[in-house]
Amino acid sequence: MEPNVTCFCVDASPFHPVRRKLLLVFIMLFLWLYLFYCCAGSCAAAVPGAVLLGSPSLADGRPGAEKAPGGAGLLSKLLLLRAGQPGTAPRPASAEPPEAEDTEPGALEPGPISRFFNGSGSKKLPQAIIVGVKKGGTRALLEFLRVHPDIRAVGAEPHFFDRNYEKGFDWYRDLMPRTLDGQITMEKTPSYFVTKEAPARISAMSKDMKLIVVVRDPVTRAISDYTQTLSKRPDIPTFESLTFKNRTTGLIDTSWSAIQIGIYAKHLENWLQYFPMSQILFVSGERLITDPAGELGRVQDFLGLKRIITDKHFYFNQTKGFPCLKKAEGSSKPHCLGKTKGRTHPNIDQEVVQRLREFYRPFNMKFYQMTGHNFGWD
Ligand SMILES: Nc1ncnc2c1ncn2[C@@H]1O[C@H](COP(=O)(O)OS(=O)(=O)O)[C@@H](OP(=O)(O)O)[C@H]1O
Repeated sequence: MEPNVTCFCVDASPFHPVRRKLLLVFIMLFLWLYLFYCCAGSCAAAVPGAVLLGSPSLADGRPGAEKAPGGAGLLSKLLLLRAGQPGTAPRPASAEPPEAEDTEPGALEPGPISRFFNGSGSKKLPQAIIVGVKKGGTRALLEFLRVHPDIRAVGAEPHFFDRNYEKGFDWYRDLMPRTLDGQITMEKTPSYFVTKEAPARISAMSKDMKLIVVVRDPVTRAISDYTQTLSKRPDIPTFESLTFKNRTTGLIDTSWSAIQIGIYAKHLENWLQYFPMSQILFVSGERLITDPAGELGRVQDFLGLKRIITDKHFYFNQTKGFPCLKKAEGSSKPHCLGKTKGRTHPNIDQEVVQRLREFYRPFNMKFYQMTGHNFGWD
């Protein structure tokens, strides 16, 4: 019997009109996704820095690395011009846990779009580090800096140059967020400033490293430090008793870290053996509160960045009692630092405060002399 040719062709053909349409839709979808991926990733990285206005060139931080020409590509800017989105890498499980008081919920995780774009670029060692000081206002500075599209920073404190140095540069680099050409990778670990080995280790990694130190009146800083410890261990002795080796003679216990950290001139001497003053920027912790835009202007200049963060980015939150960002990272909502920043300090005996002021005065004078800047703590 003759087969029905017409029927055979219609039933068995892979080009059935419905299938053909479906195939076409799939191909178009695939092509569209591919193009989108290209533009978001590879193309962005390939855009030459020359397109850009006002972006700096900075070395990638690897020993022997050449300075990257030009700034971030226009496309990279557009892609990463997040309304306050940070370039944050989620903290890997292997990282040292951040101090509980120094996490910024909601500020550390990039949004889905940001995560998608984060797939482009590469991880680099930092070119700038906020090295101190503990309780100086380091978290505020980093969170504010992250608003800048040419800055990408790791959210948690890596503690590489003090606690994790033996883990090696690859471990350290892996903590960093991906960056495109011209973007600056940053981290902050305030304990570096008082770590004896830190300057030599950082210098061994990159002699060009830009160092930022947020300093604050050492007496208030010591009380802030104590307040933090007290919040975790409410049974510790009073600030007054910890301050003295011998209260009757008025001998200060300089071995107490809360006191030690504030002797800035002494710590700075160690850094100056490895870095010239021109590579260290001192930010006033006090001015970071009263004039955040002013201090951020100095920092952007120091980093060779266009002044993008201005007073338009801040508002003073009366309830918090501190300046906050008008737009949180990855969202359009305002963002203040968490409850662990801006704690109420306990009342300290004024005589003890006075004695501490006397103790710090010569060190402060020396520090003003070394930095060429009077921070007005006396
Ligand atoms: N904008 C804004 N919001 C909240 N807090 C601010 C801000 N700017 C500076 N500060 C001050 O930052 C102090 C904490 O400093 P750090 O972030 O360096 O602390 S830490 O070392 O990382 O734990 C913290 O110290 P305390 O007030 O003693 O809690 C604040 O005074």
